[in-house]
Amino acid sequence: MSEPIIYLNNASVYQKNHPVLNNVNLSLARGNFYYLIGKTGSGKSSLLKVLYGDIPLKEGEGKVADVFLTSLKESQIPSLRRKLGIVFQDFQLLTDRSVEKNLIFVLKATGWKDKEEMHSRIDEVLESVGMLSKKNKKPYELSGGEQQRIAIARALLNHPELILADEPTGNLDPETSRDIMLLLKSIVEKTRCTILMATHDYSMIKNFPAKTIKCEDGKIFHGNSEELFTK
Ligand SMILES: Nc1ncnc2c1ncn2[C@@H]1O[C@H](COP(=O)(O)OP(=O)(O)OP(=O)(O)O)[C@@H](O)[C@H]1O
Repeated sequence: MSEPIIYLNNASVYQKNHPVLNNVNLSLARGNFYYLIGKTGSGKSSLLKVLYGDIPLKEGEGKVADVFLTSLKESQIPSLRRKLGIVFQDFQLLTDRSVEKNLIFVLKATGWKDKEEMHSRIDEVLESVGMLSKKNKKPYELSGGEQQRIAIARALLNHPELILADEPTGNLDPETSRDIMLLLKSIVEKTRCTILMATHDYSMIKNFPAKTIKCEDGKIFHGNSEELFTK
């Protein structure tokens, strides 16, 4: 069996000096889709931040995409991030430039040099999210759902082993949310990456059941979406 894509052993998650989650044990397999659920303030975003190196792991052991989180140095964060795709609720596109330039910015920042290779990868990811025709648009010329597709394309640029999505449908209407969900599920099937998606959207969880992690009372629970949801 291959190594888990996310492994946490007795980990504690802190915001400043305040413990948010304690004794977290987590082992997520490669090539799967997982929900991360829990009430507001229960620690979903904080857990994701530990996983992408935005909050240091001070207690316990952790490994994400073969990178040790324990004693992760500032200088190692870019190499961790290159293995991940991160998608946020508010898209976080650069508003002053076109879709294509948003994607070029990320490629350059992650070490790509060859112009032809960059353009061909950009076309590939935009095609895969159905947004090739929007390459020259600025973010404000796109709908929320389209902007989120671009943000997902951006997350795919470096062939991530893991996509961490923090409420990716939180700003979208139900129909657009459903389309984004179908897109994320199809990405897992096609690329065999793992997606861990924090969400509050319980109608979607009902419609698309999946393995689930729940944050509650400073602890983590595992199960499938139906059993954790009704608890
Ligand atoms: N930057 C911060 N500094 C200090 N405390 C914070 C910070 N961000 C979050 N917290 C606290 O950490 C706890 C967990 O917050 P977190 O944002 O991880 O929850 P969440 O489950 O993602 O909530 P939501 O669903 O509302 O996004 C909360 O008590 C929150 O107030």
